[in-house]
Amino acid sequence: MSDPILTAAEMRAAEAAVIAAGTSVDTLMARAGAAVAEAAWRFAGGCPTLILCGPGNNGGDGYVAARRLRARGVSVHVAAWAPPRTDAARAARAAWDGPVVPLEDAPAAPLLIDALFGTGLTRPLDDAIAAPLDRLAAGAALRLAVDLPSGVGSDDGAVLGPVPRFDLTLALGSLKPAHLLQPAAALMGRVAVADIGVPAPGATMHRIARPLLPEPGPADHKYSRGMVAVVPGAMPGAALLAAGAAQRAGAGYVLLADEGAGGADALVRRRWSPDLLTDARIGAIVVGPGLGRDDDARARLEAALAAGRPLVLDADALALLRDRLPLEAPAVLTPHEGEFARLFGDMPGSKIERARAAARRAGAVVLLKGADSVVAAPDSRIGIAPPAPGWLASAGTGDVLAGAIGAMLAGGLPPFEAACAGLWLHGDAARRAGPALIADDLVTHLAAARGACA
Ligand SMILES: NC(=O)C1=CN([C@@H]2O[C@H](COP(=O)(O)OP(=O)(O)OC[C@H]3O[C@@H](n4cnc5c(N)ncnc54)[C@H](OP(=O)(O)O)[C@@H]3O)[C@@H](O)[C@H]2O)[C@@H](O)CC1
Ligand SMILES: [K+]
Repeated sequence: MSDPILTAAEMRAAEAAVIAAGTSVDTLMARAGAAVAEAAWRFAGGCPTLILCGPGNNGGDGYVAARRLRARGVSVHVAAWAPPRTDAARAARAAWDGPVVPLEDAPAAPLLIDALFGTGLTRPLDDAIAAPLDRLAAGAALRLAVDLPSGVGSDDGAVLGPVPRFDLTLALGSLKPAHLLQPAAALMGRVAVADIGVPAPGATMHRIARPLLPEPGPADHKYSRGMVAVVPGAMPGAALLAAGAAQRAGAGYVLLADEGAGGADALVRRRWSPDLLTDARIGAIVVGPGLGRDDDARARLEAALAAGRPLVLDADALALLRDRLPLEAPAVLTPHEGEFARLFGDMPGSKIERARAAARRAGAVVLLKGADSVVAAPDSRIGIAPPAPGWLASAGTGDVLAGAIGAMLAGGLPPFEAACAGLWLHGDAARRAGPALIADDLVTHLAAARGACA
């Protein structure tokens, strides 16, 4: 894990701690504005620039950036929505010796820098702000957002009105949830983080990074690398995908509890019996892909729950789980939004809050899938996946994810780390597989993704 993610309140607390330790807010703003100017210079090569400044410290960053860019010889215009309302922003405004025009009168420029609102946005933009922002964004060749595009909810990734698309978003100090949560994340373009000297010790949320996974050593054997048992059901293809994914994600031994055909020769196949799951060498059981929802499926799920081994519960298993929460065995649940709603009902709050509440209720790790997958642990830790290719929206990719997580669990990772690692492998395999991928391609590319984690 790396790259902490902070809510607006956590960011303010981190900032307050740095200020209490002797760094002034003006110094932080000077760093933030300098980082914006540097990013603009590198990104747009000194082309004529219009900077939009709001009334808070986001606007203050904009005034600092204006001064810095002009000092480099860039043609800079500044437009303001309202006069600065904080001391630091007033000081930054006073240090800018160029003109400031009202937002509605601003002429478009090739580079637009949006420093209207950042983490202090409290409500949707009214039309007097949204309309000129839209016009000026449309008239620019490149758009850079300071901390966040104005109009997105920092904590929940909501888009509070018509927010233009940006090419680059410079997150100040730390990532915020909106940088990764949809729909806001889709508007940000490339996201970069500027270090402004505000550490975030004890952050509970992180962007999921490439995991460091051990290579097999001379003392390893197939069982020490991890044995995964996959419980099949009515649709054998789904279980085959999960089993193949567990193999290619690095499990040493994969057992598919089904005598049928298909899959690699290295896949061990046995006729289903609940006793198969009592093998003490099993490090993880994957149940749900293609399971079905009839009495037989229920019996298989019960056998998996009774085995006391770490579990990955996906797809149909989630539909049968409602009366079985909280779980006793260590487990990762991998619902998409529909499965989540059926299992946990209508929950209020952001995707992060819902996943967290569900993990607490389930006594298990919940990986809420989507274009912005969120992993929540019962102890409140959160991992959010970096953006993954939209081509993953394809049949069977969830089965592959379940198998990859199974391999991570069987390899010895605790459930939260296993879910995050499996998710990273899945996204990386998708990037490698490329456009129009099918789930089978993901299985193939998991091996290279796994190899990148040494
Ligand atoms: N954290 C750090 O370490 C550092 C943070 N820094 C920077 O500070 C930023 C946060 O600054 P901030 O708290 O002053 O909030 P900001 O986003 O500028 O807006 C607040 C103002 O907007 C107003 N307002 C809100 N919504 C509105 C709406 N819809 N329409 C109209 N008005 C609206 C609101 O007024 P009110 O809600 O009271 O009416 C208030 O006046 C952060 O994103 C980063 O860029 C760096 O400078 C240094 C280090
Ligand atoms: K902004």
